[in-house]
Amino acid sequence: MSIMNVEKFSFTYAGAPQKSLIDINLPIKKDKITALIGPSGCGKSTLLRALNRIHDLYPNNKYEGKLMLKNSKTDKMENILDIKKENHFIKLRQRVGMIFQKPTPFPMSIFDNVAYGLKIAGVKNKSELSDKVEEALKGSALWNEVSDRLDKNAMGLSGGQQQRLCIARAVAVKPDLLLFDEPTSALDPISTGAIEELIVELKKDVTIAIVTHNMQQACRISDFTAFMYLGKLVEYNDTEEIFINPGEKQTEDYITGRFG
Ligand SMILES: Nc1ncnc2c1ncn2[C@@H]1O[C@H](COP(=O)(O)OP(=O)(O)OP(=O)(O)O)[C@@H](O)[C@H]1O
Repeated sequence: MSIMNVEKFSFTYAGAPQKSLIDINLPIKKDKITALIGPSGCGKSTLLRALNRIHDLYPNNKYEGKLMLKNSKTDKMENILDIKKENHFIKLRQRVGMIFQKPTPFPMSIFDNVAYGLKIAGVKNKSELSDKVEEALKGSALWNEVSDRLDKNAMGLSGGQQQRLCIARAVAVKPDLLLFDEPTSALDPISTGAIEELIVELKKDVTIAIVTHNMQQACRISDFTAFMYLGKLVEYNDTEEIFINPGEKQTEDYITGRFG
C-alpha cells in the first residue's frame, strides 16, 4: 500500500532552461524504506525535496503532474501540489519530515531542539512536552547519551549525535513519511552504522525515503530501490531484484560500477 504516489511528475527549477525531473512515476510504500539511487545530478535530491515541497522556500519553480499523499485521518490520497497556504505548508512538513546531509540542530538546548516542532504543533502542557521529548529521544537511540544534559546546547554534541537529535526532532511530531537526504555522508563509519540501524528501527512507525550515494547502504537498509538517470526514473523494484537481477542495462552498469 502506498503512502505517496508520484504521478507523471516533472520539475523545473526557477529560471532553468530544462526540466530536472521528467515524467516520474513512483510509489512510496507504507512502513517500508525506499532508496533513491543514481549518478550525481540525476535528480535524486530534487525529487526527495519535492515530496514535502521544501523547494517552495524559493519562488517560481515549476511543478507538473501530481504528488499524491495519503491523508492518515481520512485515508484519501490528496495532491500536495494543491497546497497554497502557509499554515498548510507547515502541516505538510510535520507530516513529511526531512533530515539533511549535514546535521542541522538549532543553537539551543537539546530539550528545546526536540520540543521545537511539538510547540509549533500546539503541545503546551509542560509534562506532556517532556514526555514526548523523552519518547522521541528514546526512539532515536539518543536518550541514554543525553538524559543528564537536556539543558545543554545541542551544538556540543558529536556529528552522529546531532544527526540523531535531528531525527528525534522530526519523529517527535509523529510524521507519516520521513525523507533522508544522504543522512550519513558527513559521518564516520560507526555513526553511520548507528544511523542505519536507527532508520531500520524507525520503519515500524514511519515510512522512509532515502537518497544515498552509497549502494551498500541502499542494499543494507532499503526494501525498494528506484534508479534514476538524467532526470528520469529508469527502474523501480524490490531492492533485492534491483541489485541481483536488474531489468535495465543502465541500472546494471551503475550498480556494477561500470557507469561511463
Ligand atoms: N537550485 C537549482 N537551480 C537550478 N538547477 C538545479 C538546482 N539544483 C539542482 N539543479 C540541477 O538539477 C539537476 C538534478 O540535481 P540534483 O541535486 O537533484 O541531483 P542529485 O542526483 O541529487 O545529485 P547529487 O548526487 O550530486 O546530489 C542537476 O542537473 C542540477 O544541476
